[in-house]
Amino acid sequence: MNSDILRLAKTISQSTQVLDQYAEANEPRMFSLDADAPARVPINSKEADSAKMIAISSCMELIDRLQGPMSCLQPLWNGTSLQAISRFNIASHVPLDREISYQDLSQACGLHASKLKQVIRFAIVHHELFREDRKGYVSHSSNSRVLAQDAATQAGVDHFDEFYGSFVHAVDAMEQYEGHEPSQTGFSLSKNTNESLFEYLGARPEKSKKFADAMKYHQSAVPECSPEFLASGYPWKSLPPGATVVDMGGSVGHVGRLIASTNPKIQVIVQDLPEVIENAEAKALQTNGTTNGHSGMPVKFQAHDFFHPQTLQADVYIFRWIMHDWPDHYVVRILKQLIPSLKAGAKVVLNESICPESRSLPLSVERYIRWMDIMMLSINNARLRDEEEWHDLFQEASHGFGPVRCWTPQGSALAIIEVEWQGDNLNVKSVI
Ligand SMILES: C[S@@+](CC[C@H](N)C(=O)[O-])C[C@H]1O[C@@H](n2cnc3c(N)ncnc32)[C@H](O)[C@@H]1O
Repeated sequence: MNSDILRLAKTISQSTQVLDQYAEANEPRMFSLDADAPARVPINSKEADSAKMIAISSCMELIDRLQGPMSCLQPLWNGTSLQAISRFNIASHVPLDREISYQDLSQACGLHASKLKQVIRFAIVHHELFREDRKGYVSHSSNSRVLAQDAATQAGVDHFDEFYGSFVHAVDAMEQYEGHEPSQTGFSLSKNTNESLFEYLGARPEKSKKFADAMKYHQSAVPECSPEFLASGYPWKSLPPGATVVDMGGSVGHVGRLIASTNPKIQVIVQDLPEVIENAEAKALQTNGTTNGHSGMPVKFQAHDFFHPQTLQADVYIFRWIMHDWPDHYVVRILKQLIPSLKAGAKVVLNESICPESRSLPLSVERYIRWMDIMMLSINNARLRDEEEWHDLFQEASHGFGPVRCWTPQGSALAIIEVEWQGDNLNVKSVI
């Protein structure tokens, strides 16, 4: 066998056999797209997980080869349909138990019937959203049913609508601005503002709430981004009783709680901007009547801006999906603000995708990482970094930071990057 396409087809056949056996033993409908099929079935087997990644990567490569190189010059897809579905709330106007005509759906959601038809027919083939089994009538697919019913999924799709303009304007921002400020981006041009993303959200509490919901959605929708990998992939259990962990930019505490559940003897404190903490505390109160606990996994909340000096002396400071939001000179500022509270041996733990060398990872993994990287460029003038770049940024913040240790739990798209504080406050004041 000397043909690349046959080699890829054979790999796909072998890996899908593993997945088929896994599905048979666990949930036979896990790969179905029917409206009544389960929406998300996590894979709890290393073998099946790796078979899935190999199958997806090989399918991607096979499609590229079959379509030919010129087809790769087209942008991946157009986001107009998904934006319209979110903005006009189309999924929730489609009845759960029967079909609806385009005319009636148009009246219910307020989008002109002919535009609605274009939007829906695009979504059927590009997003597995909706079906049109009878010409002129729309019903649900598995995806659209989830979108109609699940607030977190709505927040995720709404998030895309909020940011799609950033991608459209990213190159205009590159032309217009020479610097790397987070307020000079595709995002700021798309919103016609001088605000950076987080200034923009801070001035709009409703949007800030939706952003926090979307964060939770992204990690459940993309299993490779699950915070479970951080909870199970770091030795939280070996922290001594009474150890303190601060989750900086920890949003509504969804990651902090998971970490707290790994070791009941540690105290987890979630810090974020005041408006986010207000929302987090309100949510915690709704869920369990106290801001101080959640199903036996105690976390505390504290408003804190990470561009101001840290005041809590902790054993571990977590930054999950934080640094990728900021250009290098801001990352250095964030790290420097920790120094006044760092005790010898304290750890700074980042949970971020590591920027790989070109073509060094399976195609599906590298595509995801590059997608995230260019999104950060479009929205924040920021980027992902490799291990060496992390070393340089920590050293630029202070020589009190030790070497970078970095590992990626199997199946995770995010690495765990750990750096120990080896300075002491007296020595370091001169280097801040
Ligand atoms: C991409 S989200 C990540 C949230 C969470 N760590 C996670 O993994 O889902 C970035 C978070 O950083 C927070 N943030 C942004 N600027 C901040 C600042 N100056 N101080 C503290 N938190 C900030 C945002 O409010 C948001 O919750």
